[in-house]
Amino acid sequence: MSTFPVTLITGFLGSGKTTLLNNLLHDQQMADTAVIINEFGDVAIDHLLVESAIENAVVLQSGCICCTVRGDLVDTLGDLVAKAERGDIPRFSRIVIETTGLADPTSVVRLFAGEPLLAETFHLRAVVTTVDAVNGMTQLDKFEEAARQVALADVLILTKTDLVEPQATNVLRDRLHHLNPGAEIIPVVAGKLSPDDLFAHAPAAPSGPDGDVGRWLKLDAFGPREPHRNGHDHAHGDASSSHDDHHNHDDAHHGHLHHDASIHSFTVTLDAPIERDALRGWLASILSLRGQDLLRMKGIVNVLGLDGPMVVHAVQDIVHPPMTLAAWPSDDHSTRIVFITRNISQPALQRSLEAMAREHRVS
Ligand SMILES: Nc1nc2c(ncn2[C@@H]2O[C@H](COP(=O)(O)OP(=O)(O)OP(=O)(O)O)[C@@H](O)[C@H]2O)c(=O)[nH]1
Repeated sequence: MSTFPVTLITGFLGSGKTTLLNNLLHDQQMADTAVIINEFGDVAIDHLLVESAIENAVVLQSGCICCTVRGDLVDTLGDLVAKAERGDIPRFSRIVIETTGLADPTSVVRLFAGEPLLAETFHLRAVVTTVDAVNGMTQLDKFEEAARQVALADVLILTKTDLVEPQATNVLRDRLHHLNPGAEIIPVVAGKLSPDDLFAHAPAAPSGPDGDVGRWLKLDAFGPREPHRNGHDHAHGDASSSHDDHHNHDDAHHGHLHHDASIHSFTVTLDAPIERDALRGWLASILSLRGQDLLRMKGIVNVLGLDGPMVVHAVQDIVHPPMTLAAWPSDDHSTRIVFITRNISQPALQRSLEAMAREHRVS
């Protein structure tokens, strides 16, 4: 049975979420969309803008979707489907959720990955994060929520670029790329973006053995593989980062540690095929010990005895059921796993994977 695709629109306070959503909903392609808007506080305003565009809009008020109203979100999703089936509201084929500006989207993403009942009916299609070109730098400095919103994104929408000098936009772009190299960054003024453009920039996770894993992983964005270093660490402001040269710009932020410095993105690689049990053991150990600090993990693994790569995908300690593809996307059959973490470095994960692979080969 096919499931409803859900798009999560997140982004810091005032960064342009509603403007973007409102514009998307006016496009004919989005006609059959149900919208859930999470507003914090007693006076909900965002939905007034959106309700004029759509009949199927629901407001989750007085609480943040990522903590107090998580159960409400599950109920609301179920209600929407039930109402559409009864004919109380128009039928829809997709759902968009707008979070509050202070939401940490991790728990919503986890919810879709880890709640079996939800997974029967819905799947998370994309996380879209708006970042304000005027205030984004300061927000990333001050609020970890802002950095997490960026780290979890499939697509980053850079808003309000009409209000700043191109140089300021470039500096922010650079910082966003280092926080999350796998996400496309699209500058959008006043929410003017078509749904086609949005989704073209957010390749879906492969859903069957013939899925396009290359586009989904965006391995190219993480740079070439470095055989001696065996990985690629993009920690921003981290003195050990291989990208320090890249930060030689005349940036007021250069030289001090950003708050998002604890968020790292990197790849872990392995050339030789790994035993299935070794992979299982390694995943179990990192997820149980450091699951809270793993914001996102996705990759392809060369498992001994399989013709194609195994796709692994996790958000914090929740792992999607692994899937094996029919064939490798290229001649490179090495294991490559992309991580976005908090306070976990590339060498630690690289060493633990190598040790686990060695241990199982010997035994
Ligand atoms: N100049 C300019 N203004 C923008 C742009 N995008 C959004 N805005 C304005 O920024 C303000 C905030 O935009 P919203 O879409 O309400 O932002 P939001 O993220 O939904 O805000 P909250 O729900 O309060 O967190 C509004 O006045 C928008 O008109 C843009 O690209 N350029």
